[in-house]
Amino acid sequence: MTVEMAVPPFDHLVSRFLADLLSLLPDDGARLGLAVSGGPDSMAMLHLAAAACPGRVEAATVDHGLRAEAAAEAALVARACAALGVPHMTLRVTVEPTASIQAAARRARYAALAAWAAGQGLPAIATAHHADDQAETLLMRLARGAGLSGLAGIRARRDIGGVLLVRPLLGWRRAELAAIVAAVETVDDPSNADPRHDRTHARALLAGAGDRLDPLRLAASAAHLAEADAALDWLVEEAIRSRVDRFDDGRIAADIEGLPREVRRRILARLVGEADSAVDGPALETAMARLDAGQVASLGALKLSPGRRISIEKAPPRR
Ligand SMILES: Nc1ncnc2c1ncn2[C@@H]1O[C@H](COP(=O)(O)OP(=O)(O)OP(=O)(O)O)[C@@H](O)[C@H]1O
Repeated sequence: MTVEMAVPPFDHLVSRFLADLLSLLPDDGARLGLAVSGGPDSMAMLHLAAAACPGRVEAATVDHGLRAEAAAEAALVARACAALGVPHMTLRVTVEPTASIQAAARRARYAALAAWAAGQGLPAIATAHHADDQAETLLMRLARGAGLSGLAGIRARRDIGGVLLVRPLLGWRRAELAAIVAAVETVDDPSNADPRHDRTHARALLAGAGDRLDPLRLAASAAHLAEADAALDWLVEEAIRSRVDRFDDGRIAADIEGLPREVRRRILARLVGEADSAVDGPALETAMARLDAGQVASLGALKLSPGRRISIEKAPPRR
């Protein structure tokens, strides 16, 4: 027996998309950049956005130069955009060959998309991450023992280099999006089935759990955790305003004794990031353990000294 999925009329889907999108944008009339890979998810987003915000969307496809088919895939997106009257650009990037090529490709992709949006005067960019992506991300991060920030998953909105990145489809299922583009030519991403990727295992786990693990519920959990994470960050900002002194010579003193460990960790991460830019989680943990034991700690180019007020300053140059 085949079960036909009832697809709501397209105009209902468009209204729902518009409501989801507007809940994330600061300004109802804002123009929007769409990150469209050519896969079914982002092609569905392209069709929804073109109908929801006519004349206000532009699209870009990143060609990472890693697969021979990438140019043809970008051309497919360009044709779909032309048919919908959406301006399109292909962004070619060079990905440094590192151990984690996926992570390097992601970094290059977001940097290129942010630069494109800034160049086109687009205040926001949308990607097509959906509830199934979010549920998979949560399972992958649980499996790695992630904390609050990691389990908050894919953020619905965040800043990337001065451009707002939004994910209006986090409340949508992959199958809903696939149904929207069932009659449209889309790209098949071979990495989706690659057994070397944690995501492939998380996807199989969810599929095997059937109704007992509902991706929409997992996505709802991630949204709750993202709210808690943002609330903690807000409190940390408040604490920094009242408890931190910055001196002319660059030294920073933070009166954080007695605060909960997680709050101290976030304050130190912020201050170290401010003074030195690179914050490495495990190194910060080691530094905190030393400070708790009354010892001086070094972190990157910084020296952290214990006391009622923790002092952060540039470490003297090594001889
Ligand atoms: N080459 C691309 N060009 C434009 N947009 C892209 C491209 N690749 C991905 N995107 C955007 O990002 C969304 C998510 O894609 P994808 O899941 O591949 O990336 P990811 O979140 O970095 O995950 P992964 O961990 O699997 O790399 C897509 O739906 C699309 O909106």
